[in-house]
Amino acid sequence: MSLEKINPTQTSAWRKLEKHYSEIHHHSLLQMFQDENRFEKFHLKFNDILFDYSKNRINEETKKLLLELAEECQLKDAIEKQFAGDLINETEGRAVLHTALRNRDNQPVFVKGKDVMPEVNAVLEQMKVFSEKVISGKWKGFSGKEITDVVNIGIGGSDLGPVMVTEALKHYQTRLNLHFVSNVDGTHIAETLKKVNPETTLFIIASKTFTTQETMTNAHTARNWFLSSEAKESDVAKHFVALSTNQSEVEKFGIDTKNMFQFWDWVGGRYSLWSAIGLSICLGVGYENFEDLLEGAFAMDTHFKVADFEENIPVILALLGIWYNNFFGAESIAILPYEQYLSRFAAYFQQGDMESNGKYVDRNGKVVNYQTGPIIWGEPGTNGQHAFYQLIHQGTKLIPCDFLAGANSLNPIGDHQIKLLSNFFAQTEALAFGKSEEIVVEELKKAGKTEEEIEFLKPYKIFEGNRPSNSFIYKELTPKTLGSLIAMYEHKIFVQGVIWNIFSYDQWGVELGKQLANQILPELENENQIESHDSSTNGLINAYKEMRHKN
Ligand SMILES: O=P(O)(O)OC[C@H]1O[C@H](O)[C@@H](O)[C@@H](O)[C@@H]1O
Repeated sequence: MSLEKINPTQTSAWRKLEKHYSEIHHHSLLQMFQDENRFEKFHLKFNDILFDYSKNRINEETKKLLLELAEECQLKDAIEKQFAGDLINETEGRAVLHTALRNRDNQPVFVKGKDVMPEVNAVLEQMKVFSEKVISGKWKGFSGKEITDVVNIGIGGSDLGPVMVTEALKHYQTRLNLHFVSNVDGTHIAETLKKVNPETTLFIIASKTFTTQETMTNAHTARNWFLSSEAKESDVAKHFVALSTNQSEVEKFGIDTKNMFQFWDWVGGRYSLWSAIGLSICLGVGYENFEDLLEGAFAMDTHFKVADFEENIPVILALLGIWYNNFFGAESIAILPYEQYLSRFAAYFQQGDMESNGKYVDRNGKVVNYQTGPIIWGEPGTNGQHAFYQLIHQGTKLIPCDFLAGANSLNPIGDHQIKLLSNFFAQTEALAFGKSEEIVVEELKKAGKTEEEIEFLKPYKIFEGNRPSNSFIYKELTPKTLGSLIAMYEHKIFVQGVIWNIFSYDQWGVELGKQLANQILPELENENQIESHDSSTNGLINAYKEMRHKN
């Protein structure tokens, strides 16, 4: 059964929200916080995570209406269908079951009548056995030495998840050095190969389709480099493994299917870190930590499935996003982790969110008349503070922010953590409440400024505030907490896609550029003048041909 296809702007909740917006959009957080119970009303707890959403421009009525919108858009039904393995990715005729990959209670999950759990468990076991062999040193390279370095070759969903998670869990690192090669720019693989030795390097070729140009090009280069050492063709099996859904392409590449880790078409690329694509995570931080990551995600999945919407963290997070995106006209969301280990977290959800919900055609095939997915961006605090926060504080754009921080540092050195957290608390407070004219004047007086100087400086020093943020504090960055946080954002994306009535699990928008690149490639293989494109593209290609070194 497919999902109901409701245009959200046609619901009665949407109309009520529009009216409500016109009544409250100018209300200030300062006024709203006159209510001393505001934090009590607008925060939620989940295991070791606290989610404070009180610094949002909402009141109880806003929340009620947003929840009504979720009901009217039949979110409950949509959640059930996703978890049940319905073919909700309609344009590709596929189920969407990254949740089955971390279904730790092993309840059967059926796709087209077949329980997928036995296969999921078999691949997990294969990943466990393999990663333990490599980490322990039992797996030997062609010259009998232990593996010291692992190079994951993949791009998009076959790269960003493992990159983000292995960085996030670096504290738990095994003895192996991990490297990631994604860009088809030869520099990426060249610089990586400089650091490794063919005798002790394991290459993981990670590609759902096993046809992606960047990945296959890098994989062939790695293979040639490997074979240009002492290694023989028969040694490839000891140094190359594949993570893919496409067995025949893996075979064609010359990787023994014994060394292939399977996943399935119901795992979307940007949701695949929980699948065989997580092999580099297992190698990088150990299988047990990978399993804990799955546990954390499973706990969030269960919460998402069973909690009432008013207490459901991904649902609330999604609804707040819709409030800003569709009523306040906010175009982006900044994800700002006060945790160095989460340095790739925002980049990861750039793909997660923007590839999922960057769509202008709805589930009825019609062009939408409302905004869909936001732009996601961000960097770790406090670096962002010294770079782009100026615009968040005093720019002309409304940028809702998600702040994340661990209460405890995994590297407790001196007073670093309290300094870090003082910034975390200060920023959300400053964004929400700003700095009034009175305080600015008082400060300038204290600094000994003249009346004239005060008049001049005053407007620049006032912060109007009223800039919304969510805060997440968690106890410590464990694999489990990380798993929960990732799953939370995944479900947020899903909820928003349901409400916007778009298909969140395809990515046709990636195709056009790929197709054109394939057409242009042969044109670059000769010195002929090009006239087949528009004048700009012709001009650029011909200029390039002039500039490039001739063989
Ligand atoms: O794993 P693959 O098949 O190499 O795809 C890599 C990436 O390709 C495209 O850019 C998109 O389809 C992404 O969603 C995907 O993650």
